[in-house]
Amino acid sequence: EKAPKYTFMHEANSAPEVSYYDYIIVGGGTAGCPLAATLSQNSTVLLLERGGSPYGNPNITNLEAFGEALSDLSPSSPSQRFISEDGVINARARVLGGGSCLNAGFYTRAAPLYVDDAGWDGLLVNESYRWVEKKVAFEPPMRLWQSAVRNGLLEAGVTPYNGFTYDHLIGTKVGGTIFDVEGHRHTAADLLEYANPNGLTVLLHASVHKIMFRINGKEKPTAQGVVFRDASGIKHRSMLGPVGPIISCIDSFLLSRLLCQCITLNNHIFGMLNYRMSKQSGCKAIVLRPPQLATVIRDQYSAILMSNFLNPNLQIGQLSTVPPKERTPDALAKAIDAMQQLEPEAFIGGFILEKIIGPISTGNLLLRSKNPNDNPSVTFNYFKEPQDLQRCIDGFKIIENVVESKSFSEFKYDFLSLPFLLNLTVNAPVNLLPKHANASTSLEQFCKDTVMTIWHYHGGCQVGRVVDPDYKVLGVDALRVIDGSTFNYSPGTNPQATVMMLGRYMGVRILKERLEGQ
Ligand SMILES: Cc1cc2nc3c(=O)[nH]c(=O)nc-3n(C[C@H](O)[C@H](O)[C@H](O)COP(=O)(O)OP(=O)(O)OC[C@H]3O[C@@H](n4cnc5c(N)ncnc54)[C@H](O)[C@@H]3O)c2cc1C
Repeated sequence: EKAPKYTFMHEANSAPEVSYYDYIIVGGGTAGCPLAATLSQNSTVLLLERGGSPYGNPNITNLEAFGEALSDLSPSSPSQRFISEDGVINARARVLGGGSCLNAGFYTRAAPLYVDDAGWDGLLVNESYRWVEKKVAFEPPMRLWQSAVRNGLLEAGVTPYNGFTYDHLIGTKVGGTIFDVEGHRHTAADLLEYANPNGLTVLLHASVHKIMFRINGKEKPTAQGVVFRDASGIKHRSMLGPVGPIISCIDSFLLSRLLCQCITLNNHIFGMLNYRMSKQSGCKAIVLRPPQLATVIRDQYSAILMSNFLNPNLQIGQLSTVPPKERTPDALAKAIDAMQQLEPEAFIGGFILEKIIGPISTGNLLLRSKNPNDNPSVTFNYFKEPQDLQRCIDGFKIIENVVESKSFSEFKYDFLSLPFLLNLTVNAPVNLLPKHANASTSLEQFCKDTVMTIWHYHGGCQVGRVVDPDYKVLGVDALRVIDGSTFNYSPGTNPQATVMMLGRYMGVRILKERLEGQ
């Protein structure tokens, strides 16, 4: 079936009080959709998503509206804001398609080393990536800004040049995107086009509150069904038949290893530079000449990109952090107000940001309540480990070279010095952390004072700690977790390609195991 006309998609309030399926998938997000589409090929599958449909929502579909969905704080928003104990504002998806409906669109596969470390079957991994890419991945157009940053990186010695590729390679590359040439987003929900409509039921506004287990004299409890509530709060039950299991795809984000980081610039175009894989990267401030902007704003650049941050909507969360002890409702309102006071012109231009992949700083997560819709308490501990800070500094130095490069000269006013540009960034309301006088002269202080999230949090249900290498939850039967929370760190430049791949990959594996068992 073609999206959005899925005959298998219904509101949860149309569900019977009790129903029975071979597989129950909790969370119709980036992993849940490809998994459901795959398992439906020869089983009955129930996919339960607490949010609504992404189709028809221009804030999701259009590249230019990137900030709109993140700043929509209504209960029906596809984005649920959460604020870390470090004071960084972040987002959880709440919509069919999950984070792929909110994100910046960058698409890149995991490095072969990551695949090896995960113990995955390389051939099936590649087939699964291709299955995903047929529907949702595109080559971005390269315009003036992107070309200038790319050439600046090469001038700065970030080589070799790998051209356009989905692979995660050392050097400079042009990565993929889930936005097509018209700027329309293609999400994991589109992967449901692969589904067998006779095998799949998708329920929207179905919030799972409980997993039911039975013991029956067995050593380990066995999952047997779930309780979910529809939009009116009415309870429904879905039970497993003999096949099982229940699969959680809710991105249960305990982040033991997350992080992220970065910078902004001022007058802004926003590109994120990830040049040496898993190594440092940096950011730099740039002032652009306005007439050149229009051509560059919309697309993605290489390992990097961020077409979307050019939206003058300033409440996107990425740009807003509040120090822990000052995180009162008043302080948050003040932060948002400060951002709204900025003239839209302040956001014409771009940012170059760096992401630190696989930081060694670790954080923690605590549940505050049993309600799955409440945000947990999350602490990222950005830059707790000095090595992470050093990577930020080293990366920044490269970004400085990019900004000073000949290729980039068209985008920089000659009379603006680097410390001046850094100072502009420090003084922009990218966060409300205390600012230090030396932040424009000390890169160490600059990194600390301008830290933000890049939204790639992982680690809540790591393989080996919460699930085994087959993604089965340790200590119980008939329950798996398959989503981004199982990663130790972000695969590739960004995670979504691998999250979608994993949904497909595990769907194929589970079906195969079942057929072999029969
Ligand atoms: C703003 C932003 C920008 C990003 N930019 C990029 C990028 O450019 N490139 C990239 O590769 N990655 C990016 N990411 C990260 C990427 O999108 C995520 O890592 C990925 O989407 C996570 O997938 P997942 O399947 O683990 O979880 P999700 O996609 O979040 O899916 C979880 C789903 O479970 C549902 N759910 C949760 N609890 C329940 C419950 N109790 N009952 C029923 N349903 C429930 C949620 O509503 C959600 O739909 C970005 C993320 C964000 C938020």
